[in-house]
Amino acid sequence: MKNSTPGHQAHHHFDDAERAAVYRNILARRDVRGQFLPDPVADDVLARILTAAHFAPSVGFMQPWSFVVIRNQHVKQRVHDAFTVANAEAVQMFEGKQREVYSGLRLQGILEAPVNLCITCDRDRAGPVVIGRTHIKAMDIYSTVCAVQNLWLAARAEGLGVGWVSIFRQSAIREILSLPERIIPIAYLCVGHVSHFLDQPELQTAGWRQRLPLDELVHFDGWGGDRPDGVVLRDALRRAQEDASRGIPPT
Ligand SMILES: Cc1cc2c(cc1C)N(C[C@H](O)[C@H](O)[C@H](O)COP(=O)(O)O)c1[nH]c(=O)[nH]c(=O)c1N2
Repeated sequence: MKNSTPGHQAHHHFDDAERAAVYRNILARRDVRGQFLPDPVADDVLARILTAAHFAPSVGFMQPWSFVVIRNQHVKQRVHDAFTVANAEAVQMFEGKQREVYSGLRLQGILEAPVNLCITCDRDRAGPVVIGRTHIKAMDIYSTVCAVQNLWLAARAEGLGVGWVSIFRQSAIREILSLPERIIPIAYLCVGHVSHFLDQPELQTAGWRQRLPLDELVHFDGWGGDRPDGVVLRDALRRAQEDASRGIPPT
């Protein structure tokens, strides 16, 4: 039992500084649209964040992801054109004041980010029957999103900004990147060094939407359920969210 030797167990412990770094990473991650610098992303850094993505959990260890690395400005321009078409449609879907705010939002950094990444999902990667996916087929998609989040967090630790752009027709991305039928484009990401990271989500600062109170999103023993001792957890959640909102990792 190689994995249970005492030496190996010692690696299971995160000391206080490591634990704090994990939470700081989570709190400091941002969706970046407008702060990209033209500095190239070194291949060893790119390799590290892609490796972080590849070590994500996946249903039945399916590892359904692939990564299209886009550095060609012509390809980026075609993706940007697809965004422009979809964004013109999107703005019409909002009414009144929201439409006005939407029009002023910057929602992508496709051309400015030196690297664009498309993270895809191969729905047939492990054959028709996959452990854990026998009844809920979308589990491969969820697994791919786990890879996206791993990459996003690793990138933040490397000082790289990541912006997820999803205002496209999926068919446009599929065509531009020559994706085969069974390959689904899950995430289109703009990646690059940044001038700075913002403290809060841009949609929050723009007044579009505020972070919801976590204590109101927790239910006990079933939807809408509560319990007398539930107040203890709810109080702790309120305190933790207050600290997190100020960027303070838990102690
Ligand atoms: C699946 C998905 C899809 C998108 C996003 C995120 C996710 C998870 N986000 C980013 C989103 O607006 C952002 O995460 C929230 O506003 C919260 O901000 P932070 O990520 O905490 O900075 C995003 N942002 C943007 O400017 N254009 C977009 O098309 C999208 N699409």
